[in-house]
Amino acid sequence: MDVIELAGLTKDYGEVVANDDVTFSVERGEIFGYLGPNGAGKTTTIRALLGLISPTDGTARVLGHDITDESDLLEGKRDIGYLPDSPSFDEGATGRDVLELHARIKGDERSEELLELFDPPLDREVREYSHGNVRKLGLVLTFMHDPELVILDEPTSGLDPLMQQRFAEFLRAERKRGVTAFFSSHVLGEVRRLCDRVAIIREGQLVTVKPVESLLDRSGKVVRLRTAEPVPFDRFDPSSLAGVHDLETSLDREERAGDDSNTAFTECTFTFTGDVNALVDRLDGIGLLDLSIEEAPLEDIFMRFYGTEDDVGAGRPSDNISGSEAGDKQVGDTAQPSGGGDDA
Ligand SMILES: Nc1ncnc2c1ncn2[C@@H]1O[C@H](COP(=O)(O)OP(=O)(O)OP(=O)(O)O)[C@@H](O)[C@H]1O
Repeated sequence: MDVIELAGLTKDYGEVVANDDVTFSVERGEIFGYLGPNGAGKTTTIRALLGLISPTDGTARVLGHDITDESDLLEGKRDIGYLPDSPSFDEGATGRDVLELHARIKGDERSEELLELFDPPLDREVREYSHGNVRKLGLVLTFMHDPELVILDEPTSGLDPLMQQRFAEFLRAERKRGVTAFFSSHVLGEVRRLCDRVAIIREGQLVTVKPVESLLDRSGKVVRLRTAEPVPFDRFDPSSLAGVHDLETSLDREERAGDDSNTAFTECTFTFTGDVNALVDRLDGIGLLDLSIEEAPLEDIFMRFYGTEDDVGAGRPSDNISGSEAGDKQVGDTAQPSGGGDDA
Protein backbone atom coordinates (compact mmCIF):
# COMPACT_ATOMS: atom_id res chain seq x y z
CA MET A 1 0.00 0.00 0.00
CA ASP A 2 1.28 3.45 -0.91
CA VAL A 3 1.35 6.03 1.86
CA ILE A 4 -0.55 8.62 -0.17
CA GLU A 5 -2.83 7.74 -3.08
CA LEU A 6 -4.73 10.36 -5.03
CA ALA A 7 -7.34 9.20 -7.51
CA GLY A 8 -8.83 11.87 -9.75
CA LEU A 9 -8.76 14.43 -6.96
CA THR A 10 -10.67 17.52 -8.08
CA LYS A 11 -11.44 20.77 -6.29
CA ASP A 12 -13.56 23.23 -8.18
CA TYR A 13 -13.84 26.63 -6.51
CA GLY A 14 -16.21 27.90 -9.19
CA GLU A 15 -13.95 30.60 -10.58
CA VAL A 16 -10.99 28.27 -10.68
CA VAL A 17 -10.46 24.50 -10.72
CA ALA A 18 -7.64 24.38 -8.20
CA ASN A 19 -7.09 20.60 -8.62
CA ASP A 20 -8.31 18.95 -11.79
CA ASP A 21 -8.39 15.14 -11.83
CA VAL A 22 -5.08 14.80 -9.99
CA THR A 23 -3.80 11.21 -9.68
CA PHE A 24 -0.48 10.03 -8.25
CA SER A 25 0.91 8.11 -5.27
CA VAL A 26 3.71 8.47 -2.76
CA GLU A 27 5.60 5.38 -1.63
CA ARG A 28 6.60 4.57 1.91
CA GLY A 29 9.96 6.04 2.91
CA GLU A 30 10.33 8.49 0.05
CA ILE A 31 10.74 12.23 0.13
CA PHE A 32 8.30 13.43 -2.45
CA GLY A 33 8.30 17.00 -3.72
CA TYR A 34 5.17 18.70 -4.96
CA LEU A 35 6.27 21.45 -7.23
CA GLY A 36 4.50 24.25 -9.02
CA PRO A 37 4.41 28.00 -9.46
CA ASN A 38 2.29 30.26 -7.25
CA GLY A 39 -1.37 29.40 -7.43
CA ALA A 40 -0.75 26.04 -9.14
CA GLY A 41 -2.85 24.08 -6.64
CA LYS A 42 -0.29 22.65 -4.20
CA THR A 43 -1.91 23.89 -0.99
CA THR A 44 -5.31 22.77 -2.26
CA THR A 45 -4.06 19.19 -2.62
CA ILE A 46 -2.42 19.29 0.80
CA ARG A 47 -5.54 20.66 2.49
CA ALA A 48 -7.65 18.00 0.80
CA LEU A 49 -5.26 15.26 1.97
CA LEU A 50 -5.73 16.45 5.54
CA GLY A 51 -9.52 16.62 5.26
CA LEU A 52 -9.46 20.41 5.67
CA ILE A 53 -11.40 20.87 2.42
CA SER A 54 -13.67 18.40 0.65
CA PRO A 55 -12.88 17.43 -2.91
CA THR A 56 -15.52 18.19 -5.52
CA ASP A 57 -14.73 14.88 -7.16
CA GLY A 58 -12.28 12.00 -6.87
CA THR A 59 -10.71 10.84 -3.66
CA ALA A 60 -7.46 10.08 -1.88
CA ARG A 61 -6.11 7.79 0.81
CA VAL A 62 -3.53 8.77 3.37
CA LEU A 63 -1.90 5.90 5.29
CA GLY A 64 -4.81 3.83 4.00
CA HIS A 65 -7.44 6.20 5.41
CA ASP A 66 -10.10 7.66 3.16
CA ILE A 67 -9.86 11.47 3.23
CA THR A 68 -13.57 11.81 2.53
CA ASP A 69 -14.43 9.80 5.66
CA GLU A 70 -13.90 12.14 8.60
CA SER A 71 -13.67 9.53 11.36
CA ASP A 72 -11.46 7.24 9.29
CA LEU A 73 -9.06 10.09 8.52
CA LEU A 74 -9.05 11.24 12.16
CA GLU A 75 -7.72 7.83 13.13
CA GLY A 76 -4.85 8.23 10.68
CA LYS A 77 -3.94 11.72 11.86
CA ARG A 78 -2.06 10.57 14.93
CA ASP A 79 0.55 9.19 12.54
CA ILE A 80 0.68 12.33 10.42
CA GLY A 81 2.63 15.52 11.03
CA TYR A 82 1.41 18.61 9.19
CA LEU A 83 3.15 21.93 8.66
CA PRO A 84 0.68 24.43 7.14
CA ASP A 85 1.85 27.19 4.79
CA SER A 86 1.08 29.82 7.41
CA PRO A 87 0.53 28.24 10.81
CA SER A 88 -1.82 30.32 12.96
CA PHE A 89 -1.02 30.12 16.64
CA ASP A 90 -2.68 32.01 19.49
CA GLU A 91 -0.90 35.36 19.24
CA GLY A 92 -0.88 35.97 22.98
CA ALA A 93 0.58 32.55 23.81
CA THR A 94 4.28 31.95 24.16
CA GLY A 95 5.99 29.33 22.04
CA ARG A 96 6.16 27.15 25.13
CA ASP A 97 2.37 27.44 25.67
CA VAL A 98 1.79 26.33 22.07
CA LEU A 99 4.22 23.46 22.47
CA GLU A 100 2.56 22.25 25.67
CA LEU A 101 -0.88 22.43 24.08
CA HIS A 102 0.27 20.33 21.15
CA ALA A 103 1.97 17.87 23.50
CA ARG A 104 -1.33 17.38 25.34
CA ILE A 105 -3.27 16.85 22.10
CA LYS A 106 -0.85 14.77 20.05
CA GLY A 107 1.76 13.54 22.49
CA ASP A 108 5.41 14.40 22.76
CA GLU A 109 8.04 11.83 21.87
CA ARG A 110 10.95 14.03 20.93
CA SER A 111 10.45 17.77 21.40
CA GLU A 112 13.71 18.11 23.34
CA GLU A 113 15.78 16.94 20.39
CA LEU A 114 13.74 19.05 17.95
CA LEU A 115 14.04 22.19 20.06
CA GLU A 116 17.77 21.79 20.11
CA LEU A 117 17.77 21.54 16.36
CA PHE A 118 15.32 24.25 15.30
CA ASP A 119 15.55 26.48 18.38
CA PRO A 120 12.42 28.68 18.27
CA PRO A 121 12.36 31.38 21.01
CA LEU A 122 9.98 29.53 23.35
CA ASP A 123 9.66 32.23 25.99
CA ARG A 124 8.49 34.91 23.59
CA GLU A 125 4.89 35.51 22.60
CA VAL A 126 3.98 34.23 19.18
CA ARG A 127 2.88 37.74 18.13
CA GLU A 128 6.55 38.74 18.32
CA TYR A 129 7.71 35.84 16.18
CA SER A 130 9.29 36.48 12.79
CA HIS A 131 8.11 34.39 9.85
CA GLY A 132 11.19 32.19 10.26
CA ASN A 133 10.52 31.64 13.97
CA VAL A 134 6.93 30.62 13.23
CA ARG A 135 8.37 28.11 10.78
CA LYS A 136 10.85 26.78 13.35
CA LEU A 137 8.14 26.30 15.95
CA GLY A 138 5.94 24.73 13.29
CA LEU A 139 8.65 22.20 12.45
CA VAL A 140 8.98 21.19 16.10
CA LEU A 141 5.20 20.72 16.34
CA THR A 142 5.09 18.75 13.10
CA PHE A 143 7.60 16.14 14.21
CA MET A 144 7.20 16.05 18.01
CA HIS A 145 4.77 13.11 18.09
CA ASP A 146 7.11 11.13 15.83
CA PRO A 147 4.71 10.69 12.88
CA GLU A 148 5.30 8.15 10.13
CA LEU A 149 4.17 10.62 7.44
CA VAL A 150 4.82 14.35 7.33
CA ILE A 151 3.02 16.71 4.99
CA LEU A 152 4.79 20.05 4.74
CA ASP A 153 3.61 23.13 2.88
CA GLU A 154 6.65 25.16 1.81
CA PRO A 155 8.67 24.00 4.85
CA THR A 156 11.71 26.22 4.41
CA SER A 157 9.98 29.46 3.49
CA GLY A 158 11.38 32.15 5.80
CA LEU A 159 14.23 30.00 7.14
CA ASP A 160 17.76 31.32 6.80
CA PRO A 161 20.25 29.24 4.76
CA LEU A 162 21.80 27.63 7.86
CA MET A 163 18.41 26.54 9.13
CA GLN A 164 17.41 25.32 5.66
CA GLN A 165 20.53 23.17 5.65
CA ARG A 166 19.74 21.86 9.10
CA PHE A 167 16.21 21.01 8.03
CA ALA A 168 17.49 19.18 4.93
CA GLU A 169 19.88 17.05 7.00
CA PHE A 170 17.15 16.32 9.50
CA LEU A 171 14.69 15.25 6.80
CA ARG A 172 17.25 12.93 5.22
CA ALA A 173 17.85 11.32 8.61
CA GLU A 174 14.10 10.93 9.04
CA ARG A 175 13.89 9.15 5.72
CA LYS A 176 16.50 6.69 6.96
CA ARG A 177 14.19 5.99 9.91
CA GLY A 178 11.44 5.12 7.43
CA VAL A 179 9.48 8.38 7.63
CA THR A 180 7.69 9.46 4.46
CA ALA A 181 7.68 13.17 3.58
CA PHE A 182 5.43 14.94 1.13
CA PHE A 183 6.23 18.59 0.72
CA SER A 184 5.29 21.42 -1.54
CA SER A 185 7.77 23.90 -2.83
CA HIS A 186 8.39 26.32 -5.62
CA VAL A 187 12.11 26.31 -4.89
CA LEU A 188 13.84 23.95 -7.25
CA GLY A 189 17.14 23.86 -5.33
CA GLU A 190 15.41 22.58 -2.23
CA VAL A 191 13.66 19.86 -4.18
CA ARG A 192 16.91 18.95 -5.89
CA ARG A 193 18.72 18.47 -2.58
CA LEU A 194 16.02 16.49 -0.88
CA CYS A 195 13.56 14.63 -3.03
CA ASP A 196 13.45 11.16 -4.48
CA ARG A 197 10.55 11.93 -6.79
CA VAL A 198 8.57 14.99 -7.73
CA ALA A 199 5.15 15.77 -9.08
CA ILE A 200 4.68 19.00 -10.97
CA ILE A 201 1.34 20.75 -10.96
CA ARG A 202 0.37 23.76 -13.01
CA GLU A 203 -2.99 25.49 -13.17
CA GLY A 204 -4.53 22.65 -11.19
CA GLN A 205 -3.37 19.94 -13.56
CA LEU A 206 -0.69 17.38 -12.98
CA VAL A 207 2.05 17.90 -15.54
CA THR A 208 4.36 15.05 -14.66
CA VAL A 209 5.56 12.70 -11.92
CA LYS A 210 9.16 11.59 -12.16
CA PRO A 211 12.38 10.81 -10.30
CA VAL A 212 14.12 14.01 -9.33
CA GLU A 213 17.23 13.31 -11.45
CA SER A 214 15.29 13.47 -14.70
CA LEU A 215 13.93 16.86 -13.71
CA LEU A 216 17.37 18.11 -12.82
CA ASP A 217 18.72 17.27 -16.23
CA ARG A 218 16.46 19.96 -17.52
CA SER A 219 16.63 22.58 -14.86
CA GLY A 220 19.39 24.87 -16.08
CA LYS A 221 21.35 27.66 -14.48
CA VAL A 222 21.23 31.38 -14.97
CA VAL A 223 24.75 32.60 -15.72
CA ARG A 224 25.69 36.26 -15.36
CA LEU A 225 29.16 37.53 -16.07
CA ARG A 226 31.12 40.75 -16.40
CA THR A 227 34.56 40.94 -17.93
CA ALA A 228 37.38 43.47 -17.94
CA GLU A 229 37.97 43.18 -21.70
CA PRO A 230 35.36 42.75 -24.45
CA VAL A 231 34.50 39.13 -25.21
CA PRO A 232 33.64 38.05 -28.79
CA PHE A 233 29.91 37.44 -29.11
CA ASP A 234 30.28 33.89 -30.37
CA ARG A 235 32.02 32.80 -27.16
CA PHE A 236 28.59 32.13 -25.62
CA ASP A 237 26.47 32.01 -28.73
CA PRO A 238 24.06 29.02 -28.73
CA SER A 239 25.50 27.88 -32.05
CA SER A 240 28.97 27.52 -30.55
CA LEU A 241 28.13 26.44 -27.00
CA ALA A 242 25.33 23.89 -26.71
CA GLY A 243 22.84 24.59 -23.97
CA VAL A 244 22.88 28.41 -24.04
CA HIS A 245 19.42 29.99 -24.08
CA ASP A 246 18.14 33.54 -23.91
CA LEU A 247 21.55 35.15 -24.31
CA GLU A 248 21.45 38.83 -23.48
CA THR A 249 24.55 40.93 -23.83
CA SER A 250 25.51 44.51 -23.13
CA LEU A 251 25.04 45.15 -26.87
CA ASP A 252 21.67 44.73 -28.54
CA ARG A 253 21.12 42.51 -31.54
CA GLU A 254 20.71 45.32 -34.09
CA GLU A 255 24.03 46.82 -33.19
CA ARG A 256 25.68 43.43 -33.58
CA ALA A 257 23.98 42.77 -36.89
CA GLY A 258 24.83 46.19 -38.27
CA ASP A 259 28.44 46.45 -37.24
CA ASP A 260 30.79 43.50 -37.02
CA SER A 261 33.35 45.46 -35.05
CA ASN A 262 30.80 45.68 -32.23
CA THR A 263 30.36 41.95 -31.83
CA ALA A 264 31.86 41.85 -28.39
CA PHE A 265 30.52 42.53 -24.95
CA THR A 266 31.64 42.95 -21.36
CA GLU A 267 28.40 41.83 -19.68
CA CYS A 268 26.03 39.02 -20.48
CA THR A 269 23.32 36.82 -19.03
CA PHE A 270 22.07 33.49 -20.30
CA THR A 271 20.40 30.32 -19.13
CA PHE A 272 22.60 27.26 -19.44
CA THR A 273 21.39 23.67 -19.72
CA GLY A 274 24.48 22.15 -21.31
CA ASP A 275 27.63 20.41 -20.08
CA VAL A 276 29.07 22.35 -17.16
CA ASN A 277 32.65 21.40 -18.16
CA ALA A 278 32.14 23.00 -21.56
CA LEU A 279 30.95 26.15 -19.81
CA VAL A 280 34.00 26.21 -17.54
CA ASP A 281 36.24 25.87 -20.62
CA ARG A 282 34.55 28.90 -22.17
CA LEU A 283 35.03 30.94 -19.03
CA ASP A 284 38.72 30.20 -18.98
CA GLY A 285 40.97 33.17 -19.71
CA ILE A 286 38.35 35.87 -20.30
CA GLY A 287 39.36 38.08 -17.37
CA LEU A 288 36.21 37.83 -15.29
CA LEU A 289 35.33 40.75 -13.02
CA ASP A 290 32.18 39.11 -11.76
CA LEU A 291 30.41 35.79 -12.21
CA SER A 292 27.21 34.36 -10.75
CA ILE A 293 25.65 31.01 -11.54
CA GLU A 294 22.22 30.53 -10.01
CA GLU A 295 19.35 28.09 -10.16
CA ALA A 296 16.99 28.98 -12.99
CA PRO A 297 13.64 30.15 -11.61
CA LEU A 298 11.01 27.45 -11.65
CA GLU A 299 8.76 29.59 -13.81
CA ASP A 300 11.44 29.67 -16.54
CA ILE A 301 11.75 25.92 -16.40
CA PHE A 302 8.02 25.55 -16.77
CA MET A 303 8.04 27.85 -19.72
CA ARG A 304 10.98 26.14 -21.36
CA PHE A 305 10.05 22.54 -20.85
CA TYR A 306 6.36 22.38 -20.10
CA GLY A 307 5.04 25.14 -22.31
CA THR A 308 4.69 25.45 -26.06
CA GLU A 309 6.46 27.73 -28.52
CA ASP A 310 3.41 30.00 -28.55
CA ASP A 311 3.54 30.29 -24.79
CA VAL A 312 7.20 31.20 -24.84
CA GLY A 313 6.37 33.94 -27.32
CA ALA A 314 3.37 35.09 -25.34
CA GLY A 315 5.24 34.82 -22.06
CA ARG A 316 2.75 32.47 -20.45
CA PRO A 317 2.55 28.71 -19.91
CA SER A 318 0.57 26.38 -22.10
CA ASP A 319 -3.15 25.80 -21.64
CA ASN A 320 -3.13 22.43 -23.30
CA ILE A 321 -1.15 20.19 -20.98
CA SER A 322 -3.68 17.87 -19.52
CA GLY A 323 -1.79 15.06 -17.80
CA SER A 324 1.54 13.54 -17.02
CA GLU A 325 2.00 11.96 -20.42
CA ALA A 326 1.04 15.19 -22.11
CA GLY A 327 3.63 16.98 -20.02
CA ASP A 328 6.35 14.55 -21.01
CA LYS A 329 5.46 14.75 -24.67
CA GLN A 330 5.68 18.51 -24.64
CA VAL A 331 9.33 18.30 -23.78
CA GLY A 332 10.36 16.43 -26.87
CA ASP A 333 7.64 17.37 -29.31
CA THR A 334 6.88 21.03 -29.16
CA ALA A 335 8.67 22.89 -26.42
CA GLN A 336 11.85 24.15 -28.04
CA PRO A 337 14.23 26.13 -25.91
CA SER A 338 13.52 29.75 -26.70
CA GLY A 339 17.19 30.48 -27.29
CA GLY A 340 17.19 27.98 -30.13
CA GLY A 341 20.05 25.96 -28.65
CA ASP A 342 20.42 22.38 -27.61
CA ASP A 343 19.24 21.41 -24.17
CA ALA A 344 21.53 18.39 -23.91
N1 LIG B 1 -10.87 29.11 -0.79
C1 LIG B 1 -10.65 29.40 -2.06
N2 LIG B 1 -11.64 29.95 -2.82
C2 LIG B 1 -11.43 30.24 -4.13
N3 LIG B 1 -10.27 30.02 -4.78
C3 LIG B 1 -9.25 29.48 -4.07
C4 LIG B 1 -9.38 29.15 -2.69
N4 LIG B 1 -8.22 28.63 -2.27
C5 LIG B 1 -7.38 28.62 -3.32
N5 LIG B 1 -8.02 29.14 -4.40
C6 LIG B 1 -7.44 29.28 -5.76
O1 LIG B 1 -7.03 28.00 -6.18
C7 LIG B 1 -5.81 28.09 -6.94
C8 LIG B 1 -4.77 27.20 -6.32
O2 LIG B 1 -4.39 27.76 -5.05
P1 LIG B 1 -3.35 27.04 -4.09
O3 LIG B 1 -3.28 27.86 -2.84
O4 LIG B 1 -3.72 25.62 -3.96
O5 LIG B 1 -2.01 27.18 -4.93
P2 LIG B 1 -0.49 26.95 -4.49
O6 LIG B 1 0.15 26.14 -5.57
O7 LIG B 1 -0.43 26.41 -3.11
O8 LIG B 1 0.08 28.42 -4.52
P3 LIG B 1 1.27 29.11 -3.67
O9 LIG B 1 2.55 28.51 -4.14
O10 LIG B 1 1.13 30.52 -4.09
O11 LIG B 1 0.98 28.88 -2.22
C9 LIG B 1 -5.45 29.56 -6.96
O12 LIG B 1 -5.95 30.11 -8.17
C10 LIG B 1 -6.18 30.13 -5.77
O13 LIG B 1 -6.49 31.48 -5.98
